[in-house]
Amino acid sequence: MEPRPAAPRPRLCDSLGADQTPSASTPNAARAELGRRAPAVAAVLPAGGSGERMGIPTPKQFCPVLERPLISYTLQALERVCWIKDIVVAVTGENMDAMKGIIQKYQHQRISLVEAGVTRHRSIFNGLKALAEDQPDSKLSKPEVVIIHDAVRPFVEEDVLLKVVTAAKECGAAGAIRPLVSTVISPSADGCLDHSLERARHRASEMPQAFLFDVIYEAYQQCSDYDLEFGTECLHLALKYGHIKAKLVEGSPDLWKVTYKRDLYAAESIIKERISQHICLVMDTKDENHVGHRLEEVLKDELNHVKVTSRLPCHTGRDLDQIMSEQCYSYVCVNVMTSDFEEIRKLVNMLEESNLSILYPVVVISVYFLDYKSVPFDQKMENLMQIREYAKEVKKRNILLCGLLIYYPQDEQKLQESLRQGATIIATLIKERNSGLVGQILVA
Ligand SMILES: Nc1ccn([C@@H]2O[C@H](COP(=O)(O)OP(=O)(O)OP(=O)(O)O)[C@@H](O)[C@H]2O)c(=O)n1
Ligand SMILES: O=P(O)(O)OC[C@@H](O)[C@@H](O)[C@@H](O)CO
Repeated sequence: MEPRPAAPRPRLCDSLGADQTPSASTPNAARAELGRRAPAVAAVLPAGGSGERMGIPTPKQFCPVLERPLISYTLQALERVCWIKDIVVAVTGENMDAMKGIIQKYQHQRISLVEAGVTRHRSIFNGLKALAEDQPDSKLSKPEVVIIHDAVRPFVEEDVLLKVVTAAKECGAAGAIRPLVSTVISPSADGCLDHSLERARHRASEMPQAFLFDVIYEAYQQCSDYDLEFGTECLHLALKYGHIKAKLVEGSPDLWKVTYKRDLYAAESIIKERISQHICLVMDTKDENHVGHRLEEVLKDELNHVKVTSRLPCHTGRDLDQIMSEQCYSYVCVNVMTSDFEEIRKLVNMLEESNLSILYPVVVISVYFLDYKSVPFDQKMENLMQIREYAKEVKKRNILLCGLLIYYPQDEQKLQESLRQGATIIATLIKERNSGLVGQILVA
């Protein structure tokens, strides 16, 4: 078993990653739900596959989603659950260093690495062995309940983990299930239909699953080579070797396993959608008649599922704490008639200090209201051009900076039209989070 990598630097934040809704249960509430004596819980993540069905050389667990490896999202989802004390990840020897690099870069915690096996069951078995043996140098101890969850299922929430662990504590085994999308059929030897299963009476077995540790560990120890080689269902092992009938828990649609390339695109769009749910406008006025607040109102009208807030520019450490607590990944800096670049620099510096952009790309849009049809534009354009070079620099820190010039006429009707067009461009930039647009200046 690989020694647990050195504990990374202090955690980014008490990560309520924006792609996760704040945990509904606090540690105490979760423990209360687990029963009077909360069991020690650990997780095993098989991550030793080659991802053949993905059709690309990189194993899918290491494929980038928004420039971050898929497995990092799954680790973050499990790390947010404070009552999971250890997370054991099974990776192949050739990917061990890459995995250590991911742990270090994204500051994952409570992670231990073990060597994967040539099949998924063997990888899981290696993870369980790491938890079962009290090796002198290991910080791992045997849990009462163990969660098994595929590393390529990034959208797992605390509630379903709590359900399978609670059920496993009571019944010995539990697993998430989902309705079947296609009907299951059984072909005959000559390649024709032999029979089909009644879809409504069957379910798809998903992850997470959870087991009393001794139940699943003993099942794996008794497991036949055939089952270790060709089996795909841990619940089946608990039944066959432990005579335990697993409790089945209805899971959410997001529990699906990333298998084909289309699943990576789906995962990316889900993550983009989740981190675009909050837009923060930064402007140095509380005056409700300020055009920035007009823009705020138009954004609220246009994006009714998105939380739109406004705040004064950042100047203090308290502002940094507030930025962190808001977990906002989309900022709109409003400048009127000036192309003052200093506010942008201050906000970007604050964002860099917060480490917010390590986990997700942060969009910063520098908005300039300018009656550019009646005001000479040359020297202001010069200032605006600074954004191009600065954007290249901050892109290295996963901050996507671009500019937006919004026509600011005297005529009220024309101004309203400009605001609507500006809001549409802002919404698109935030939703698409396209790094190809960094440093550009768009015009509304
Ligand atoms: N020898 C293996 C094979 C698979 N897995 C892991 O088991 C999970 C689910 O398996 P699957 O989707 O089949 O992954 P792959 O085997 O990589 O995919 P493919 O069958 O397309 O090669 C994945 O996290 C995969 O990394 C593993 O730990 N060890
Ligand atoms: O068969 P694969 O190795 O692609 O994936 C494993 C899945 O079968 C498994 O995760 C669920 O069906 C639950 O057992």
